[in-house]
Amino acid sequence: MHLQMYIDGQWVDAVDGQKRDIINPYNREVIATVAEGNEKDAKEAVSAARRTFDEGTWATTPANERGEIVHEIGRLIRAHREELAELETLDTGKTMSESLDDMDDIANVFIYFAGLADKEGGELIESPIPDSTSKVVREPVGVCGQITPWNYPLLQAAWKLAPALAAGNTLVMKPSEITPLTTVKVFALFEQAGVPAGVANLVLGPGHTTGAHLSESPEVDLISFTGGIDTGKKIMQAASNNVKKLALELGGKNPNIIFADADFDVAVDQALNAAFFHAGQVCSAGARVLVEESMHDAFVDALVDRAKNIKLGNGFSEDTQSGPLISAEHREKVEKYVTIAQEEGATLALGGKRPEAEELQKGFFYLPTIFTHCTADMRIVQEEVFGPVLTVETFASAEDAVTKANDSIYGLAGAVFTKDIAKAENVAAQLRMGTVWINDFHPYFAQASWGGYKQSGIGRELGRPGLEEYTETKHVFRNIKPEPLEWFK
Ligand SMILES: NC(=O)c1ccc[n+]([C@@H]2O[C@H](COP(=O)([O-])OP(=O)(O)OC[C@H]3O[C@@H](n4cnc5c(N)ncnc54)[C@H](O)[C@@H]3O)[C@@H](O)[C@H]2O)c1
Ligand SMILES: C[N+](C)(C)CC=O
Repeated sequence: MHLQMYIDGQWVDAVDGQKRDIINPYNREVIATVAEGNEKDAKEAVSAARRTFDEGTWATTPANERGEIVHEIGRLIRAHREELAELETLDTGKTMSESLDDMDDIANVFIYFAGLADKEGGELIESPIPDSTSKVVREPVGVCGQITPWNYPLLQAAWKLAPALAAGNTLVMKPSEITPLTTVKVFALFEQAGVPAGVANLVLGPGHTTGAHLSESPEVDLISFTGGIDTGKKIMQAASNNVKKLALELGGKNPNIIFADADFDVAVDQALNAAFFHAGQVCSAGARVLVEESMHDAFVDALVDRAKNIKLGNGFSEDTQSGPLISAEHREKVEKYVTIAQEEGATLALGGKRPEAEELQKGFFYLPTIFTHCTADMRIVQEEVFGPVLTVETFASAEDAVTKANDSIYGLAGAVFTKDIAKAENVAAQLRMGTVWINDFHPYFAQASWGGYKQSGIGRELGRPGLEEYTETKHVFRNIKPEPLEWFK
């Protein structure tokens, strides 16, 4: 399989003819080659998006018609659910059931934003000036650069593509260079759904060339990025070039607060899912458990007992519960953090190494790992590992739990488990995070906004704010009885 970029309605190889092998992280086999672009390709894609936006046809297409096209994309994704899920599993190693769930979420995101397309038209304002009218209208921002990570390749792309199209923008998408397959396939569905040439452009290649061009280019009006905090900072700097609008969805180190009065089985089950789902390669992973002192030993025993049985394997096998890490490089990063944790004095209660099973030797597998006796000042507690590594700390009171949970540069998500709902709501109100779950972990859906406080990001995706991000507001004031001012006579 060889996949190309999509620029100005044409499928093209890279200007310099470069290609990249795409690797299955389960067995290191080459599953596809893709065109490997650089700044030149990104420049062409941006020019096509700029010209198309400035021609005005897409922005002035009636919003309900744009909505119909976006709806059709959602319908086509549902129709190609299995094929897209298989590609996602091949590319990321995640289980088929995770990929199928992702495809359902992705289709829902397109259908949701399709429905919003003609419902954010603006508002009439009661003008305080006699004989005048005042209205605030919403318009597309213009050309949007969109950059996505490897952990949820198509899902993170959908959160950007659907609202940008619904709001009448043109765009250039750059997926992670290591997981582009589903995004390329969806651009073929865009064509089928009737997205006009030049409206949605796809460039493939490394971040420091293609992505950097999108961030710097004065022809781009908005840059929307999902990825790591260090890259986010570079993009923010580059975006200052032309003061472009900026949306950042960055990392997290998400606390999971377990009170002693929580339903024990539910809390254990959810804590495992929070930390080890998708091998912990989730921005909102509950990698930091805070458990009430009196419950600590029983809770840790249960976590270790269950986590050691998590079945690692091929994402296509029905009994696999967790796939590999994404790459050799990423596994080394996880291993580095395990060493750091041990040097910091955390106690290794489980894992801390690669699995020994023969069938797992080709892939980038790492065992579910649990550290106890952790404290908030440790790097293993403060920094995002983005792997199957869970730290456990204790707390003495609700106030102590909130203080520790908020002691972080991040503010993406967190959870609280207790049967005392008043206590849960009180804690939730004090957590400085974009999402707080009560007696659950991980739910997200198209209707509710997603994003981070503090250094977890800027702006929101999904929900109405996810569409507003892709619009500018304009106040149009009209004097109904214009008369000379006779001021400077
Ligand atoms: N907040 C969220 O909703 C959310 C969701 C998913 C992932 N993430 C975060 O993503 C990170 C993991 O993803 P990753 O390793 O792919 O992140 P990354 O920052 O390494 O890469 C993300 C994207 O940025 C591109 N990029 C790299 N350098 C660039 C540059 N100088 N200029 C422009 N683009 C550049 C990459 O090519 C890739 O497409 C984690 O930190 C995770 O928390 C956040
Ligand atoms: C935003 N989410 C949870 C879908 C993926 C984060 O990595």
